[in-house]
Amino acid sequence: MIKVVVTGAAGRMGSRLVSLVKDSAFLTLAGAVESKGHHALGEDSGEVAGCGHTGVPIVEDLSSLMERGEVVVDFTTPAATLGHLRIVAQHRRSIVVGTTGFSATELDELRSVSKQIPCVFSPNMSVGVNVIYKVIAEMAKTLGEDYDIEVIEAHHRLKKDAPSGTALKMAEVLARAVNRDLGQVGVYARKGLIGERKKGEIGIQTIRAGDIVGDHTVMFGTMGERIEVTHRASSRDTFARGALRAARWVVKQPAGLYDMHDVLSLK
Ligand SMILES: NC(=O)C1=CN([C@@H]2O[C@H](COP(=O)(O)OP(=O)(O)OC[C@H]3O[C@@H](n4cnc5c(N)ncnc54)[C@H](OP(=O)(O)O)[C@@H]3O)[C@@H](O)[C@H]2O)C=CC1
Ligand SMILES: O=C(O)C1=N[C@H](C(=O)O)C[C@H](O)C1
Repeated sequence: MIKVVVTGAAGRMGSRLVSLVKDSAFLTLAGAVESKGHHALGEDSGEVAGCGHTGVPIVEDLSSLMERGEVVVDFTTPAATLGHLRIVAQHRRSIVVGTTGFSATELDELRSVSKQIPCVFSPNMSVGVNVIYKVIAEMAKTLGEDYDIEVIEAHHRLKKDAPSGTALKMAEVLARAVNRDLGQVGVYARKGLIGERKKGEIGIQTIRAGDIVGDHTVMFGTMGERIEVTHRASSRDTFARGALRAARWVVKQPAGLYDMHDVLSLK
């Protein structure tokens, strides 16, 4: 049994991770962590997650769990993730990071610390989205520059970062496929008398409403037709299952920064 510590254990993703680890034949819950002052501190992680008693209380100090835990699964905030990553590196354990919304400086730090330990980092842990990255890269190359490219994402009203990490990754994959620099061609909002769409733009548009779990569409449009590739997550379990698959995989890897393409052998 692989010993898993869940950080952000009372959150939307953390709760599903606690529940799925509790049901797993391969993983066991070694710890659950929440933010300083969180109302769930001291409570049973399973009771908080709604899956029954686990016997694992929610605590605020990740370091105290590092003797027991083999792999940390982290869906929190960029600042919290970087703190957790440093602790995991000090104790030479493994980590799976699903958090999104990092600044460029934070990403640099994540990349440098994560090289010291086995780390899987992916803005979307679902199999479907990771297969779509390959498909859209191929489509962008084949369709060529006469097809305009737009990425549209929709999420629940509580999501804090925009655009989603997945939409940004899709835009990066598309830009790389057609040899464009996303920093130059990415358009994140349109308003007013902005003129005709510029050739080569890659649009990234954000919708926030209600309880949408996570929708992503890549649209290729030209005169006379458009093609849309859409992924819709209907349950957070698709991300949580992917993260736990990554946890089982990463504990067997040498130090290095990996993504879900490595975990799923899609490279
Ligand atoms: N890669 C993927 O497949 C997916 C990625 N995500 C990403 O995961 C992240 C979390 O999403 P979600 O679960 O919806 O968010 P939630 O806000 O529901 O959960 C995050 C939890 O982390 C807690 N937290 C904050 N700081 C710390 C800390 N220092 N130590 C421990 N816990 C902490 C929060 O506590 P508090 O409430 O006090 O802030 C909260 O309970 C987001 O960045 C999201 O975009 C989400 C789904 C899938
Ligand atoms: O915050 C979320 O909910 C999600 N975040 C991820 C992202 O930003 O891409 C993945 C998923 O779509 C859900």
